[in-house]
Formats: sequence, C-alpha cells, structure tokens
Amino acid sequence: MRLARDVVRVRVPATSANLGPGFDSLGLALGVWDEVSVRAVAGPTTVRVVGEGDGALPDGEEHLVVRAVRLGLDRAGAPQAGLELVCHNAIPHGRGMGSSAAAVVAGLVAARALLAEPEALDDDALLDLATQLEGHPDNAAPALLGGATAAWEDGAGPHAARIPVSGDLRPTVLVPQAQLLTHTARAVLPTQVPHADAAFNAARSALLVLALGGRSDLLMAATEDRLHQGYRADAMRGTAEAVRALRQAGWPAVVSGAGPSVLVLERLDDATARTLEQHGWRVLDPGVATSGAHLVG
Ligand SMILES: Nc1ncnc2c1ncn2[C@@H]1O[C@H](COP(=O)(O)OP(=O)(O)OP(=O)(O)O)[C@@H](O)[C@H]1O
Ligand SMILES: N[C@@H](CCO)C(=O)O
Repeated sequence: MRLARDVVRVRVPATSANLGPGFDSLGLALGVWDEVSVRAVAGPTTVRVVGEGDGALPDGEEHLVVRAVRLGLDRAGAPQAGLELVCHNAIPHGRGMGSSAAAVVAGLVAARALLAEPEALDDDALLDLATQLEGHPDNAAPALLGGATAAWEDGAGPHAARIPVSGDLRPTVLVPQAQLLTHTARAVLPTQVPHADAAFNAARSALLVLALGGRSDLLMAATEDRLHQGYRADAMRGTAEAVRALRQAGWPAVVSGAGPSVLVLERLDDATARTLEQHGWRVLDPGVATSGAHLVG
C-alpha cells in the first residue's frame, strides 16, 4: 500500500454521548466542528494548534491526531511518514463534547484519504480503531456517521447504526468553565448496578429512539438515567444541580457525555439561557450535524 496524496483536510463534528440513558451506546453529532489538515512530509512531525488546546497539547508524535493517523496507516499496511498537522479546534476539551473522539476520527479519516486504496479502511475499520483509542464507541460513531447513532460491541468488534432524528430537534449545550477528564468521570462508576436500574435504563433508551424520531412528548421520560449520572454527581456538583433544576422546570436535560457540560434536547428560551450565562455557563445552540467527518477542499 502506498500513499497517493500529500495533503488532506478533514472536518469532524463535536458529539454528545449517552443522551441520558444510553450509557456507552447512544450519541448525537453537534454542529461544532474541528478542522485538521494533514501533510505527509520527509522531515519530522510537527503540529500547530489554533483555538481549543493551543499551548496545552503535545506538538509531535504524542498528539492524539498523529497517533490516530499512524494507527490508520499501520492497519492499512501503508508506510509511515513525517506529518505536518494544522488543527483549527472549536470543540471544547474535557467538557463532554467528544473532543478526543473528534481528534481520533479526524486522524483516521485523514489516514484513509492519504491512501492509494482508501477502501482498505472502511467505516467498520475506522470505528474499530477509534474504539481502541477511545475505549468505547459512543462518541466515535456519530463523529463518523453524523446524526444520532446507537453503537454496540460484540466478539467481532464495535458496530453502529444511525437513528432517525426529527428535523425539529434543536439541542442546547451548556458548557462550564471547568474541565473534567473522561477517565476521572469513569473512575467513580461502580462495577455492578442493580438489575432494576438496568431495566429502568433499557426502557428509557428504547423510548429515546422514539423521542429523537419526533415523539417529543416522550423526551422527559426518555432522558431519565440511573446508570451513570447519579454516581458522578459529586464529581460535578454544578452540572448535577443544573440538570436537576432544568428538569424540574420541564426541560429534557442530561449530562453531556462524561460531563461536565449539560445537553438539553430542546432549544432553551432566551430568558433561561440568559440566566444560565449569568451563572457562568456558555450556552450553545449548535444544531444537529447531519453528516459526520468528511474531507474538505
Ligand atoms: N483536538 C484534539 N487534539 C489533540 N488532543 C485532543 C484533542 N481533543 C482532545 N484531546 C485530548 O483528549 C483530552 C480530553 O478527552 P476526554 O475524553 O477527557 O474529554 P472529551 O472527549 O472532551 O469529553 P467526552 O469524551 O466526555 O465527550 C484532552 O485533554 C486532550 O488530551
Ligand atoms: N460513555 C462515555 C462518554 C464519554 O466519553 C462515558 O460516559 O464515560
């Protein structure tokens, strides 16, 4: 396998995982985009970051996008090269908006586009490699496919399917100042949960598929969760309190991914949004990204 192109440019969307009950399975692509250009060069690897992560990320082989490109090239049996990366990042890091999955998926899609035979890395292979780096497929699936997705794993690896989403769905994301890394938020989860709680979430996940497709009357019931949010509340007190207050006021609010952002599966009214901004939240109205990662230029 040889490289056929010197330079490729990829756009990849933010994602919100779990959506309440669908822990490690459900995800939604959001209209906030990172853009990464990758050039194969003879010299050493360099990385320039503009926007989120500027000055805080590795600038060489340890950078997550570089690691993902290398994983993709290795899987395809292609030669490695020096890489010159320019990353224009808009997705906030460590906030539950899928920044790490976006970096991984951008690198894998770039690797595929560099290949003389891109079919060597189909979407299943990309999801498999992304899940190796991420540990779970629920952000990578919507970052790759766009829209809402259900992801699951079996002996053959991870899989994902699109969930139909009503054109009326207008998510709001509330982003706090503080970061919380996913591995910290996963460390507080129990290894076992009560059977009744698993049954509770199974019913809500099924309802959520209906609600996303247009049954907005089901959104409140469909976004209840007993598998992760309660266990994580002490690690993100402000988030837990915002979710509680919004739900009490009738908004279908959940923790976005591993937090600490809040996802509301409706557009907040201006007065509520202003109040939240006064309390330090950045209020985003990103829309649903109906397409996933793609090449530009
Ligand atoms: N665009 C990027 N380029 C390089 N590294 C990144 C990028 N985005 C995220 N990372 C790495 O991933 C870390 C954040 O990943 P983490 O999984 O903790 O949060 P998240 O992906 O933003 O949230 P979540 O998985 O809950 O949606 C950053 O601290 C950084 O090390
Ligand atoms: N399902 C994951 C999403 C964050 O990457 C979690 O909640 O830990």
